[in-house]
Amino acid sequence: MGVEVSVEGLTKSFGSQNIWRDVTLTLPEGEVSALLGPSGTGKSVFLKALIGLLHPEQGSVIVDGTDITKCSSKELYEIRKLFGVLFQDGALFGSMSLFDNTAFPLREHTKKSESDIRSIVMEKLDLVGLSDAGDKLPGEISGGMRKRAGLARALVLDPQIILCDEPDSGLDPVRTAYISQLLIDINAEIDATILIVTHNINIARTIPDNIGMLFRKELVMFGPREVLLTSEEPAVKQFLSGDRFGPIGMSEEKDDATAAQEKELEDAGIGGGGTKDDFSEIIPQVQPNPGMPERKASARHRERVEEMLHELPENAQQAIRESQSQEDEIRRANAEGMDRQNNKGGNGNGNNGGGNGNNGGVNTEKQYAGSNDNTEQFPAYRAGGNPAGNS
Ligand SMILES: Nc1ncnc2c1ncn2[C@@H]1O[C@H](COP(=O)(O)OP(=O)(O)OP(=O)(O)O)[C@@H](O)[C@H]1O
Repeated sequence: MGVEVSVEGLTKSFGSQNIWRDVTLTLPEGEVSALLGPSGTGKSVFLKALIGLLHPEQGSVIVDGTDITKCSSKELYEIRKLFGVLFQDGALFGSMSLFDNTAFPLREHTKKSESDIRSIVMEKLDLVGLSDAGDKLPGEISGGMRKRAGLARALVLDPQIILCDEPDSGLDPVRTAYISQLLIDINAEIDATILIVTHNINIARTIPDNIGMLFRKELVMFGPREVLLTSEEPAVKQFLSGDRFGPIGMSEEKDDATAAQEKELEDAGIGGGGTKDDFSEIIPQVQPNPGMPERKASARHRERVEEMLHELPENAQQAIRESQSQEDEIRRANAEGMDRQNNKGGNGNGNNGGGNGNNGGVNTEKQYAGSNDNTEQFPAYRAGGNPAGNS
């Protein structure tokens, strides 16, 4: 099972530049969380602080009972084995092939034989659709492929905590849908605690159990995704809709003159762009591919949310109820679809190849419109690490 990560009163500065202060949140064990925030608000810095690559001045980060801000380097080395990290740029070694990059953590941290390493590496490369690219150097492939190779490497040690810094950057919408589905499938399979740093609103709307947002050096909120998506907080609403008008500016603080000018434009009926989507209309959370186990964290998350429900704003409560019933409907429809497929003599391998980017299977009425592009598929994550279709 995944490990809870508990952050309390964390503050980080570089010299006189404070990045964020007093950040407190808990990544619940096995749940998927997302961290949003305008560029430069310190999301990547936060992620690095979680694995002890950067050292906060104040506060604690408790992982598996150890405060990694204060532990010895030997303890930190052990704790890091629990993590799989996908860095923003993939952080691959430029002189090593994708195969060797992916094999690196296994050679560094385990005593596995080369033949075991080979089968694990090939399985993970296959998982991210790169089984034919193992010989390539990072400089010879696209940014999106580097990203996927970074994810393969992050998964080789079967981590209990997976941190992904912008898993979608450099990926087209179809591959973003596949990689999102892959993260949900991995979560269903190994119950790892996952934190995704992203600007991608579709990911934020459909993947995590919890969302937080950093803004003006603080954690504006962190909690069940419906709370942020229905928030009336101006910075949150502006961020979700991508509107130029609002508290978020090109630089972190919008100056008064710019704000006044925008107000005049708004009063004159001129808008600041953005999607104008209604984010309070909740899209059901992506479910594991049919044939995958249920996410154990779903039940735990639901139990936790139930306990705090009465403390949440009315519209968030309503959104939570709605999304719970939609998700139940999807699960039921998926189970019925699998039954029908099995009765027809289908192989039940959980990969229907529909590539719909949402629940990976049966279409339900209120499903988020994904893609039907079938040109490339990441195989569904499978128990025992055996990619679907190869079993
Ligand atoms: N090692 C470092 N030394 C000094 N300053 C740093 C260091 N790492 C990050 N920063 C600064 O911290 C701030 C936050 O950077 P960070 O990359 O965490 O932002 P972010 O929210 O992830 O941005 P983006 O969404 O654009 O990726 C930036 O001003 C950056 O210059």
